Amino acid sequence: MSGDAAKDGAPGPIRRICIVGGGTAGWIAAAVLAHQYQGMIEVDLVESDDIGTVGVGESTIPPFLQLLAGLGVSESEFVMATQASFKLGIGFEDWGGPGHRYFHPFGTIGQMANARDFYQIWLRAAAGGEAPPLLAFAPAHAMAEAGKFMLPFKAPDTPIAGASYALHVDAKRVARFLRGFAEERGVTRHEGIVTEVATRPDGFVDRVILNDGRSIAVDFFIDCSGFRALLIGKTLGVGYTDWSHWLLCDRAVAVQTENVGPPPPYTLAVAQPAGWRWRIPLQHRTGNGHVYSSAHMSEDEATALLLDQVVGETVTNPLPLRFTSGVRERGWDKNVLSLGLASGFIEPLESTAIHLVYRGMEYFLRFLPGTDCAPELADEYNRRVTADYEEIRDFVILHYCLTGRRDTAFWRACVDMELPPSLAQRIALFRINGTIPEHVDPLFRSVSWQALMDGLGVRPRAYHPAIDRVAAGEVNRELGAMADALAGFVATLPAHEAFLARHCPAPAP
Ligand SMILES: Cc1cc2nc3c(=O)[nH]c(=O)nc-3n(C[C@H](O)[C@H](O)[C@H](O)COP(=O)(O)OP(=O)(O)OC[C@H]3O[C@@H](n4cnc5c(N)ncnc54)[C@H](O)[C@@H]3O)c2cc1C
Repeated sequence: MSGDAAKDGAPGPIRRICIVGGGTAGWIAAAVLAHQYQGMIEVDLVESDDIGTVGVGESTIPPFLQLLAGLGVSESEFVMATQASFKLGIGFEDWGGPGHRYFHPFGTIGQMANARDFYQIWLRAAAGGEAPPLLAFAPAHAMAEAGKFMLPFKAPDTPIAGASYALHVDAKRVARFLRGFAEERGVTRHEGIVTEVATRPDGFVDRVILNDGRSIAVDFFIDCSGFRALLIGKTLGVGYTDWSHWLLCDRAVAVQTENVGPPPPYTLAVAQPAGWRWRIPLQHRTGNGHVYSSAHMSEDEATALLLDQVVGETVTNPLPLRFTSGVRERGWDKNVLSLGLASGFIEPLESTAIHLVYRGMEYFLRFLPGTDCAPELADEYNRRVTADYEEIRDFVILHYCLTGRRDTAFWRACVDMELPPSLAQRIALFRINGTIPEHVDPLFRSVSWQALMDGLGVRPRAYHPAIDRVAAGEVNRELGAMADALAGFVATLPAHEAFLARHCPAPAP
């Protein structure tokens, strides 16, 4: 084992890390380590072309761009290399019944007035019948609806300045791009299948042994082996907290199609009898999938329903996938950190899985242990990561539990279920006067919760009394002008497709 013991008896620093798995998670971990610790930590990555990757994580959320910026990667080069398109949020169709639509926009909704939350000001005006719909103030929604796109930071002091965005990406190309990035910075890739994991007497992992007899012994391991969870689950026996009684969907079938028409700048999520269907447009093809509950629908039915609804010729065969929403009881145990699907998975409605990979990496490097892997550091890591998973779990359940749909057994089960207490309390607080308890360092800020609650028809009984300190008449009159100014400005922007063609066109594959 490598790693020096410091002279005073303190543990030596970690000198060598082995990542098991080369999907999106493995290569993100490798890229971040190589970028931040080149020359200090030697990184090996084992992956197997024979096993392959899940390869369907194609919708990201805004912090993904911070990952790229942190790595010093040019956003436009990345867009071109991964066939990416821009994503301004998620459009939800039929969730409250046929024809019902709502939208989760990235970025702001309206602007604060006199240091008061915009939502509360809007709520008062809406109660008096004097306000345009809440989404009329969301710049990301306005652009998405109009099929327009502009980088918000290139338009400061305009009505779209508060918008935010993410990317739709080709998952395989993302892993390839990050692999190139990491290998250029010294990461050593080993092609092979890990067939054995040897442990030390204290239970720490000592080495992984490959099918051709090679073995890799290092100080610390990162398990990115996907649902197999080779090290964290199979070897260390760390359990999995199963949330499938709250998140009923446990299967998906994915298929790619040719693009028909320009790619819309948002992910589409259309409710189905036993789940929902995604559409993720890239520059030269579209990703589609049907996420469903196997207790309520068979694979054949789910596949037929998907193929019946996709637009454009299919270019791949339908790919079936299985998962269980939940989280590893301890994502970091002894000298093994798990990331990606090995550490947990919340069904993909809010496309948060890739985010949790670099979030996990960020926490890990914040707490970076020595070779003793102090359990206190792991405890703190696990507390933070579990809180993130629980926040996302509640946000995703919200989409299902508030629809009021009772037309199929699946939707009745969603509406009738007993909610996690944290979510039940959140909804109850919101119903009183729009109060939203924010998590420490939350992923979904108040505006996201407000957009969802409003989209699903939850209106607080009253606005917060403090709003009466803001004079009603003039402010309410300004709301109409604000919405008009946003719509007028968005009309002047380039179409999403034209923006891509001008600034970051991906060559046809
Ligand atoms: C239906 C579905 C939709 C999704 N949509 C999204 C989305 O829109 N947005 C999002 O952010 N995320 C999404 N995800 C999640 C996303 O796909 C994953 O989080 C992401 O791809 C990371 O996967 P991974 O790298 O952990 O695992 P994998 O892609 O499964 O990679 C596992 C790696 O481990 C290697 N491996 C396994 N066993 C061995 C072994 N014995 N020896 C050597 N190597 C081994 C494999 O070769 C592979 O390289 C979705 C997931 C599913 C199931």
